Amino acid sequence: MLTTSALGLGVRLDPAVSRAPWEAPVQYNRDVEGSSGLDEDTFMPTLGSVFKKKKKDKDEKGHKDAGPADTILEEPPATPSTEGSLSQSLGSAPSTATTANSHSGGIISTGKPPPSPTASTGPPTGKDDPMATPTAPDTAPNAHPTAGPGHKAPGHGQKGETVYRTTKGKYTLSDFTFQRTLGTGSFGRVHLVQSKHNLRFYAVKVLKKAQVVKMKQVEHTNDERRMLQRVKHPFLITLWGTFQDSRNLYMVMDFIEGGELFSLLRKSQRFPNPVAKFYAAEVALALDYLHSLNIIYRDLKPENLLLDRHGHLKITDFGFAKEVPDITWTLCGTPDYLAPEVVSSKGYNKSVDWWSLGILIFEMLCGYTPFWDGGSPMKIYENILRAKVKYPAYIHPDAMDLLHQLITPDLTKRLGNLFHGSRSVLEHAWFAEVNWERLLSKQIEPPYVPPVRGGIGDASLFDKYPEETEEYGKDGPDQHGHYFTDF
Ligand SMILES: Nc1ncnc2c1ncn2[C@@H]1O[C@H](COP(=O)(O)OP(=O)(O)OP(=O)(O)O)[C@@H](O)[C@H]1O
Repeated sequence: MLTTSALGLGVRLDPAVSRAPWEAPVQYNRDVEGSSGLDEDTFMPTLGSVFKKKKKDKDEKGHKDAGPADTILEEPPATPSTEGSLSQSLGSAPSTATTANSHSGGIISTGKPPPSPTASTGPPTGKDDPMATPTAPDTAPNAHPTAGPGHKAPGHGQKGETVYRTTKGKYTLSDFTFQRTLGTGSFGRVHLVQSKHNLRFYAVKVLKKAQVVKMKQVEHTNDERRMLQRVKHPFLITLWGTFQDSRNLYMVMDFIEGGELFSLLRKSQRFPNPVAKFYAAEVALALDYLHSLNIIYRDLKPENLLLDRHGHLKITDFGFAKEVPDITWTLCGTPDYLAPEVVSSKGYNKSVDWWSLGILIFEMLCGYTPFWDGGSPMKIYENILRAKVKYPAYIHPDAMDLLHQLITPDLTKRLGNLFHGSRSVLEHAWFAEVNWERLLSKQIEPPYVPPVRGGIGDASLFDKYPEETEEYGKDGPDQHGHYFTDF
């Protein structure tokens, strides 16, 4: 049995490391089997009853809670595409006919990663900026995050130097009408809001300064703002701006309407191989991009993957993202997803994200995480250090091979940490039929389109939360403002 001190947790346990325990797998509801529209081998179970994660509570000590889950009745199933059609949509022929040089839609499916992680960024336009004046109705108002007026182009400048978008103090509370809560976290909550200028919908993350300071998250919060300000990628959330009042910090982001991948996964129990592959491939491109900027993400998990209304992923919650050119030591993340070198308080590098990608793929394919053990973080840590993974027989051999190479404690063998970096992940056999260029430009049809009406502030795919009782924007002493001068 490992002790807290053996894990180095006594000193550096981050307040935000715990995750709601895995709920016992639910019974597949045979009565509704037919409605999935998929055959027995590829079906995505339709569940009459699902377990939901318990949202991460905050307590006095600042540890996220890992209490029991609520049981609720949910709507009928998410029904991703069948094996064959998704395989085609990934950019090549169905797997039985796939060859390394297969063609699709006139674009050669080389299986090679796109030439440059920044090549996908679209031209800046202003219509999506919350300060823009209303334009003619647009059916996809939040679908293409791009920089607006007053923004500098994000990412890299012409000579390779980093260029930051101007996000500081760009907006105020009075620019938005606040609506319901979309999600809660350890230090605050995320609201659906509407811009009073262009009438479009956005998501605003509100963090209580006192809470952030109390939970020693000042650096992470400033990092979150700085990292989000830097990045621009089809599968990463766009930050439009930040501001603050005497008590709170505000981060204005695109509203991603399709809900969390977590909810879809729990409703589905587990994803068919090609569905998991589609989401894993979009995440892999985003990680490749972040790592090219020397940013480690450090909190990969289905709760932080949102689906846009077309079904493409957006990674949100950059609360643990950090620029790390070489190694770092901070213990943070979510227990099930932590790499062994993080658990054992060794210095670690970007490859922890590739380990987490392995855990994510495993969770998508199996419906549970490989080191889960009754919900106790300490047991999970022990299992991670043992690193023995039981692979169910239904996992595709290529997927198993990839998982073996990602979920390995041996850093000299972990895919993504080898000589060719992320290329070795993208070029793995499991991803053979993925046309990376088409994927990056969102030309590949997602396996599942969330049932949501775009552009009208439809938050029906998000859980309901008790609303904030404390009014935002109150005047008063600002005891903590000096910690957050960037906002
Ligand atoms: N841009 C967005 N559009 C729609 N919903 C969002 C958006 N950003 C966040 N959410 C919702 O709010 C939830 C909490 O957001 P986020 O994870 O960023 O907060 P947090 O305080 O960092 O949470 P945690 O403590 O779990 O890390 C998300 O899980 C998601 O459901």
